[in-house]
Amino acid sequence: MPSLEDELFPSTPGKFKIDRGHNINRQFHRCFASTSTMFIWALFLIALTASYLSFQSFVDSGNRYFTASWGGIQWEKQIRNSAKTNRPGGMSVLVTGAAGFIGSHVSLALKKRGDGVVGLDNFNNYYDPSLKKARQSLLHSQAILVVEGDLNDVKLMAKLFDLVAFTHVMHLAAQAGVRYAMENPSSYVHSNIAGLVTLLETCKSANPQPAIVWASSSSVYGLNDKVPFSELDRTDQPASLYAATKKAGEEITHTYNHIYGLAITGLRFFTVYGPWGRPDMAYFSFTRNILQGKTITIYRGKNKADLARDFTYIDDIVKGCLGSLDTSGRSTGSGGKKRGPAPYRNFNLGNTTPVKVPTLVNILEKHLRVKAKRKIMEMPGNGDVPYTHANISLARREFGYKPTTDLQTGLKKFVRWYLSYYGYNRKDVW
Ligand SMILES: O=C(O)[C@H]1O[C@H](OP(=O)(O)OP(=O)(O)OC[C@H]2O[C@@H](n3ccc(=O)[nH]c3=O)[C@H](O)[C@@H]2O)[C@H](O)[C@@H](O)[C@H]1O
Repeated sequence: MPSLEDELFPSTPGKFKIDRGHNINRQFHRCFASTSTMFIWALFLIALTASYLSFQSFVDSGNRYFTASWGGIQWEKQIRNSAKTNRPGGMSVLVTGAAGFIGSHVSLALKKRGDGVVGLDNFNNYYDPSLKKARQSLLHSQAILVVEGDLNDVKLMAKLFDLVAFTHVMHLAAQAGVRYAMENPSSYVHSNIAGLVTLLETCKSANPQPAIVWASSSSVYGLNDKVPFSELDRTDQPASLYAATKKAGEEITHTYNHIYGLAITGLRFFTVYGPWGRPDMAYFSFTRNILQGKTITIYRGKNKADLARDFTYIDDIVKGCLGSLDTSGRSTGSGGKKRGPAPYRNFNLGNTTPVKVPTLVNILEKHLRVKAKRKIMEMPGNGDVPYTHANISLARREFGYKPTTDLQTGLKKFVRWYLSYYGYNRKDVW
């Protein structure tokens, strides 16, 4: 019996046998019969294609339905509750990247003082999402809802602003990491450029427009060698794609401030560390490897110079974030129309005392009571800069920013958290 494919697409000449011994009538009949057969098959094919397409669209919409973890009356109610303020003059803040390191700490601090907080996070797997889920649970225990969704989801963003008249946005969602940018460059464009623009588009159209405070980075100083880094120093020599996307963010936010009257503050964070931190960062991965008896690689700069960072403790950063929100000023536009000039600011948030990376390892060894196996290596040309050092006088003047935690104290708190979260002997820590 011929297959359907054979019937529809005869490929061998012998398959259509022409019977020359039959009369014209019969030929006509056969011809008619074969035409009608083809017609029926064509109809069948069309019907098959149509049903395939509608099935496909059903599957797609089903996927959308099942993967979207937002929507529904109950969800809307939770959003409104989470955004409710609990103090006179309190803020309603949308915190993006709320299941991230800085985002979770800032969310808790805002809630604690009576502000309303709605979190947003895409829970991507740049590092172990279970740590992000654990932070989400922590926030949930304090009545903070973290919506699972992406900044680039225009409908979700619009929906959040439909439900809540956010007074402020604390935008901390980003693709972080300096060296990973060489492995996955498009993730930086997706989050740090496209995601930022989607957020700004949503904010500019909102009525009222929120004020925005967002995470820039010390990395914008790039190859700048004037220390300490001041906001007036040049930032046009980024050393990594990560830095370039943060610098681009500063330019993009300036545009939205200029055209739409959005009040915008960029915070240049200097290597932030602490409990619930990011496993991709050196202090965190060193801790894990030291405990597991693995060798750690310590990079070194030109002429065997040690690298140094202005490591900044999370609690100090949180104070800087809240201070920025409190002094952000107001956006002047509404519904996409500017009504007057609005503040545009950039601040360094650092610790002001750079520490060499080998010294960081010494401190970890002390707190962990384990000797590190060190391998010293020339810094690969992958976006790293030799040192960072913040001048914080501007932030001090504007909102009294004054870091109080040195690296010894901060790492002690980190190690205590690390051991309580992962345990001492576990090999499968992230
Ligand atoms: O301030 C910022 O704007 C950035 O801070 C952070 O970047 P960095 O300052 O590079 O921190 P981090 O990776 O902890 O490396 C610290 C030091 O350890 C060295 N380092 C690193 C890894 C390693 O295996 N060995 C090593 O010597 C390394 O060479 C470096 O000297 C954030 O990750 C980034 O998202 C961004 O926010």
